[in-house]
Amino acid sequence: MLVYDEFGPEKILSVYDPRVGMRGVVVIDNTALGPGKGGIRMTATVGMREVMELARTMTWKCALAELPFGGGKAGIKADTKAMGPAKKKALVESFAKALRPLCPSLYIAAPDMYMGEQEMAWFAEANGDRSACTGKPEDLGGLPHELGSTGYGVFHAVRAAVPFLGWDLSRTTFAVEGFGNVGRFAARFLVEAGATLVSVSDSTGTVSSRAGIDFSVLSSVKDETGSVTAYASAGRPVCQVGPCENVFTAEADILITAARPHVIQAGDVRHLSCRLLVQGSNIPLTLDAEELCRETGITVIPDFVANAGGVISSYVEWKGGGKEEVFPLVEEKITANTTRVLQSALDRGTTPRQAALSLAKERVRATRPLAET
Ligand SMILES: NC(=O)c1ccc[n+]([C@@H]2O[C@H](COP(=O)([O-])OP(=O)(O)OC[C@H]3O[C@@H](n4cnc5c(N)ncnc54)[C@H](O)[C@@H]3O)[C@@H](O)[C@H]2O)c1
Repeated sequence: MLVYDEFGPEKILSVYDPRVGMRGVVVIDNTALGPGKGGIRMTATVGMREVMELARTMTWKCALAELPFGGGKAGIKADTKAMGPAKKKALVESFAKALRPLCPSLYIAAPDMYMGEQEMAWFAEANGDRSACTGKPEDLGGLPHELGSTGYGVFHAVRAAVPFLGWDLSRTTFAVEGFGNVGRFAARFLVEAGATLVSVSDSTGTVSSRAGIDFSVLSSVKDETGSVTAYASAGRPVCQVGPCENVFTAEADILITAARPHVIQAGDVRHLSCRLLVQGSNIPLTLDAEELCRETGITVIPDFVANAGGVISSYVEWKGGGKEEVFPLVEEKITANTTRVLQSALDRGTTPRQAALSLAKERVRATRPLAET
């Protein structure tokens, strides 16, 4: 959905460098609270529409987390599978040079799909300013993604939501869609808190066990074979293996999404058995599916509330802080926001997303865009 409204987007810059075949776009959605913050993704299909939608989500995410950032996002249109590192480096460097007038005063970049630490090092170097991006390698003052800040935030979103359902976290069961950076860390912290993992998926399928899945065995199996389903053949006959979508209907109190967008539509809601759904991934549910969840008694913690751990970590890096600051700040902000959003949704009789949007909009409206100051 393309949105031009009172919030933005303030600036859209489309760039092209025929020398290396670089085509990219950056959208600065709103700078009321600070420079637009958001990752650069490199995919064969990324376009302005997708980048605008993601930039808007960043506006709400940063506002709700009370960070001194606005919303932004960028995309480089290229098929990473069809190129070697030299070509990728040339594209990233060309994009970084093209964005010199914007970074870091109006836009601060970060990793996103197919853009990691190495790419951020190339970006910072070619841009000429280390503060042009976060997510850099440690030797350039970065905080590694492998710390698991987003998964840690997702865990705290669950923890803050549990009292609203009258549960004891250590007696809950949970399922996780995706076992990458977000899903694996969220699962690890939940298991450490005593919750039982009963179903997990990745791109190869779903493995489920009502008796519980041993997280450390699962983690080793995933590292060794690349697939969570291989857990079932590691001497565990009580497991069931099925297609990826089985994770959504697994019998579990909590469902965490941590892989792909738009995976649950309105028609799928009646098949969910969870009572709490926490969005570790971006836009996993359609808006009507979220409304239906409210009507059927499923509490949903929206993406820009639950998965803000990554941008909170970026904030710590941006202000020159160390690793030790990241986890306490993620815990504090995600716990406070999840509690505030759920209480406000209860008081107003809305979905948590509507309540979170109202809070974020209030914060943005209370300040003027950088362009006007
Ligand atoms: N990493 C972050 O800090 C962060 C922050 C905010 C939002 N997100 C979002 O969270 C999601 C996951 O990010 P990540 O960093 O963990 O990615 P990742 O690449 O580390 O992991 C993605 C996982 O999803 C799995 N997957 C792919 N297709 C699947 C399918 N059809 N069914 C089930 N699993 C499937 C992959 O096998 C992998 O385990 C993405 O949507 C991302 O945009 C990530």
